[in-house]
Amino acid sequence: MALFHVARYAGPEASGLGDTEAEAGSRARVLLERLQNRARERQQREPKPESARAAVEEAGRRRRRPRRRRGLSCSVAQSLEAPRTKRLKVEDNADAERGEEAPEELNAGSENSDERAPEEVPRSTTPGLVLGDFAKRKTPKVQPFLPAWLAKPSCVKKSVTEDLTPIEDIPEVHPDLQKQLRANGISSYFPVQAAVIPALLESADNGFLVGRGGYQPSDLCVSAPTGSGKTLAFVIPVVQALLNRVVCHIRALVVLPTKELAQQVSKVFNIYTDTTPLRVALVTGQKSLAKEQESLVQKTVDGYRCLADIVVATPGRLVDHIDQTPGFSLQQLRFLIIDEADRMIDSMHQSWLPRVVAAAFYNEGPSGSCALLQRTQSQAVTTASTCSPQMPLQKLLFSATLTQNPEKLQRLGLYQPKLFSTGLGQRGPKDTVEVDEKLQGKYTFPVGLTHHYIPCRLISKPLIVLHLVLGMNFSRALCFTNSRENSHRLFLLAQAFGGVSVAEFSSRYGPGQRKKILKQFEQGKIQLLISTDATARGIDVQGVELVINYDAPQYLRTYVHRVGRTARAGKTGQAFTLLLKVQERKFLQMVSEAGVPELSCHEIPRELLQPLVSRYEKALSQLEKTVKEEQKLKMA
Ligand SMILES: Nc1ncnc2c1ncn2[C@@H]1O[C@H](COP(=O)(O)OP(=O)(O)OP(=O)(O)O)[C@@H](O)[C@H]1O
Repeated sequence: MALFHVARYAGPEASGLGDTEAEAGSRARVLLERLQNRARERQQREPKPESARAAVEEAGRRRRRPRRRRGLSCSVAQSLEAPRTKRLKVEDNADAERGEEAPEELNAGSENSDERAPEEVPRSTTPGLVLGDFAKRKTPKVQPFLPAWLAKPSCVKKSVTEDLTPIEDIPEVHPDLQKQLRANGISSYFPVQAAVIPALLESADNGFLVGRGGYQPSDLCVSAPTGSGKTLAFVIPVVQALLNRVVCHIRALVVLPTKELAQQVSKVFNIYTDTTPLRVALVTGQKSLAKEQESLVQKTVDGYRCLADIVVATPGRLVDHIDQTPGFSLQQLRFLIIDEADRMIDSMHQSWLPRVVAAAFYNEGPSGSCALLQRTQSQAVTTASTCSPQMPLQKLLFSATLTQNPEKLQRLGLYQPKLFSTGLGQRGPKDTVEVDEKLQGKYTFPVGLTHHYIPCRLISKPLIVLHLVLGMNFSRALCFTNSRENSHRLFLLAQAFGGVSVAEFSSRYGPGQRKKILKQFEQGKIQLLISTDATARGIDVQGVELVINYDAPQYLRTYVHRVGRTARAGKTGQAFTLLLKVQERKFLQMVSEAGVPELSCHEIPRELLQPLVSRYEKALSQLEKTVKEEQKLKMA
């Protein structure tokens, strides 16, 4: 007897499962007989020889038809597909800038799929073949299935002018910090702050140990419009959580994509730690490695002493310190804040996050009193794992365009994450998401922002910029181009035109010069700042009334961040995008996806530009000379 029963599909003729060999033989005979009978019957039914050829031809035609049809359909489908495939490729390349597009790629794949269930393949009842029939059929779009935490965020109100919470209404915030807030002109919390600050303070209730019930606090993701006060939403609770620390260790690490942003955030931390013993270090590569090391650690007779509680860093320089700074330890890290999180996810190829996590969890064996607070990277919550108190590492993500792609977010290794969001364009299945019909765009924009586009020709673009700045009398305008060459030429042209204090901001300049330019812009010494996307994210300059997209942004996220440099903190602002005829359709479609409330077409009549033309032509010839001189200098 066989030890194991192997079940095989024996066809409908199978008589039972425990056949003997004899039974199997007889079954084969029966089968053979049946087949022979069928063949005989078919021969009898066979038509006469003269009609046989016609029948064979007819059968052949019948057989060929679907094949031909399939071939034709494929080629038709391919021709329709071609631009779509191209579009998907472009999106792939653009992934670095638009991570949130991935779910759509999945949809597109299913939408285009040629692999239909047989019953879905349209069968033409007419003798003729209808070309393109295939492509016309609309298949339902597959909705991405989002994890519950992404599909059902805690909704944060949007308006920073109406939905304010007075400072005294959140008594959990330390009185000293409340005092500091008032001293800095803040009397109410913006909605994102009123939602996130109490949540973070609650999760830090147990000091540096795990929270209520022995559970590690959830990681938080925050998606709120530009200029809605996300910085203070993490600065206040982090400072408060560290207020009672005894020994100085790096307990909070903020990672940002650019030096300028890191500088800006460290400035805010400095304001709120000013009257506390907490120390903030800025690690961006603006100073030499040795200088930065001096601000981070001090060598003592028995090892190294940490000099910073809060480190604000750019990823590259952070990894340099993990590798090269003796005594630089993240083992007591309690908060890892990733600002501009979607952009930081794009830079994950630098593998800075695994390095930070490895440094935070690395244990060199039991080491005295600190062993109590050392953590292990436990995978599951078990009775044993909750027995010894551990210090949690909580990740906090902030962005105005936080990706909803679970695969991308997964790379961050979030622990039971919670999402706070003002964006109600959640794109999960309708039965799991409360969709606000009025706000179905991908992103939310500041309420005070007005969006316009200006149809124009390539040649008149610089003239329009000058007209907007001079003619409409904006005191501070930020103008974005897509490359540093474009920025430089436009700058030279505006300078040659005269009548406007202009500067450029791009990687042509070193960090020191860039800092100076931003300061002058902030002080109002520069009226028009022409910039690459280096200032598109996070930069908070008060009083910017106008954003001009000289070059149309290629991606939605770029648009959101660029225009977000104005209308910040409840102020009003205008955004103008200059569009060539060929760019109009794509741009308008992109912006409508974004959920821009209203985009008006702002035509500029020739007569308005005419008075500037003669001066502009002189400026153009001056530009030509300057460019030639610059080229000569470069060659020399
Ligand atoms: N409660 C408040 N009351 C008044 N002003 C505030 C308040 N909170 C923040 N601000 C101000 O709002 C401005 C924008 O804040 P912040 O830079 O934090 O915005 P953000 O949401 O991080 O924007 P972005 O997404 O562009 O980085 C800052 O100048 C800040 O000082």
